[in-house]
Amino acid sequence: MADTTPNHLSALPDTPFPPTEKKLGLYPVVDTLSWIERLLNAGVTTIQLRIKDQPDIEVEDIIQQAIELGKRFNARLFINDYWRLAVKHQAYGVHLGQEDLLTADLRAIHQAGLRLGVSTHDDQELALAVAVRPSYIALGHIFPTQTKDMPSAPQGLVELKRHVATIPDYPTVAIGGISIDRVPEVLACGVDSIAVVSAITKAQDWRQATAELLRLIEHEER
Ligand SMILES: Cc1ncc(COP(=O)(O)OP(=O)(O)O)c(N)n1
Ligand SMILES: Cc1ncsc1CCOP(=O)(O)O
Ligand SMILES: [Mg+2]
Repeated sequence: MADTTPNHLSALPDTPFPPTEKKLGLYPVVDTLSWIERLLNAGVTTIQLRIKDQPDIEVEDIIQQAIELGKRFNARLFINDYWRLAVKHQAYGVHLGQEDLLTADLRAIHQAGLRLGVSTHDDQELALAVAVRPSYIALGHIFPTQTKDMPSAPQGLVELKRHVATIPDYPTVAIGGISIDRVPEVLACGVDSIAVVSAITKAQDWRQATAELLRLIEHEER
């Protein structure tokens, strides 16, 4: 990959972020404590709390409780965006997008021993993510999604496969528009893990959907 180490990420840690599992498995992304509790009880071991655009003071309690819950279940709980609170309450990890990378104190996150996941949408963002040496790299959005407004087009399966092949040493996570039916073709691209929102939270029967996703992603031979 071409060396496109960005000059706006000057305060990078000297060593990589702490490792996480190569295969994180099913990775639900949810916005409430009750979803986290339900899904941990249903056997999910990697999960993200994604609350958008609230002042820190409004979300500190829920983030702290989510981190405690994650620890009680020995799960890998990533906090989206709120890296200061994740550091303060010693989360397992933090998830940051490209814009978040411009403002977050990556050294502080690293110094506190938190894992880091980074979003990417294209080759340039992938190069920037690799420069950060995070714990995992997310690739998306793969298909159209109703959950988040996306300025770019979905990358699709061909790009997903190509991107995954360029970063064989990183745990990879596919996200965006991944329904249960699409899981096999996404896994066939070589990606290690799959993150979903609506496949679980909008399912008619979330328990059944979660069980099926766990079976397809974590239990099926690949
Ligand atoms: C696993 C995973 N992948 C991508 C994202 C998106 O992060 P970001 O681009 O910062 O957008 P927001 O989620 O903050 O709106 C994610 N959260 N998780
Ligand atoms: C948070 C996020 N980042 C990229 S796509 C997405 C939303 C994925 O939600 P869904 O699985 O419902 O398409
Ligand atoms: Mg973000």
